[in-house]
Amino acid sequence: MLQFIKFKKLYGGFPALKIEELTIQPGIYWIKGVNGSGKSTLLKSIAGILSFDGDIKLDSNISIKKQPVAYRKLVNFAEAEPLFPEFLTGSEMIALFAKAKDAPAGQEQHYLETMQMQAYVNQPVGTYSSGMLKKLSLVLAFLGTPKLILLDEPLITIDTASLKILNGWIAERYNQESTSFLLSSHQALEHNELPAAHELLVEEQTLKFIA
Ligand SMILES: Nc1ncnc2c1ncn2[C@@H]1O[C@H](COP(=O)(O)OP(=O)(O)OP(=O)(O)O)[C@@H](O)[C@H]1O
Repeated sequence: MLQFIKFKKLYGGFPALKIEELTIQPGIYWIKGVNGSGKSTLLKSIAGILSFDGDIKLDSNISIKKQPVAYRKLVNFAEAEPLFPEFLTGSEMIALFAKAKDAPAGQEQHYLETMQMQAYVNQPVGTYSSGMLKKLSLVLAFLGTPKLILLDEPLITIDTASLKILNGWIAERYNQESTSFLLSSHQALEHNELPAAHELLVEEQTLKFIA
């Protein structure tokens, strides 16, 4: 599903992450690692937000470097601490992302209803709490028909009830559309209820499978 080829990310000459050759099969994966190990760097690189050396390919033939638009239509990303223009409403952000991702009409309704966001989705984002903002960023990440959804620290700022709903969204998309997920967390995952979730570890500036 995802292939790293001579991947290297430097920050000002300092090597933050290096993955010589690695293939990740379709599935749901938790990416673990201590603070500063490189989880966000990894996800932002896969999302196409950070530049890096080497290549990343989706489904063995869609290269982030050679087919940048096609690749980005198929890979969605929710940041750990999302920031959106404060004057836009949640609905306006959804309309923007739905257009960019060719989302089916009305796709967002299921997510807004299950997460009970209708009461504030038409308010400017500047009025949102951090949890409300996080939920909006999660809805945006589920728009369209991505092959891969990247969620950076999805557990932070959302309450336990919302976490259960998010787990339901992930299981639904995985079971119905075979969407793969990479989720990061530096916390212990005892409340992880996702079926068949594998684990990857970012350590010593590289990415490894956890046996
Ligand atoms: N813009 C940047 N400029 C320079 N160094 C950076 C930059 N962003 C990250 N780093 C460095 O890269 C390394 C990995 O950072 P990253 O944010 O990817 O870690 P993380 O595993 O997501 O951390 P956390 O769990 O604290 O969110 C750290 O040593 C960090 O200091």
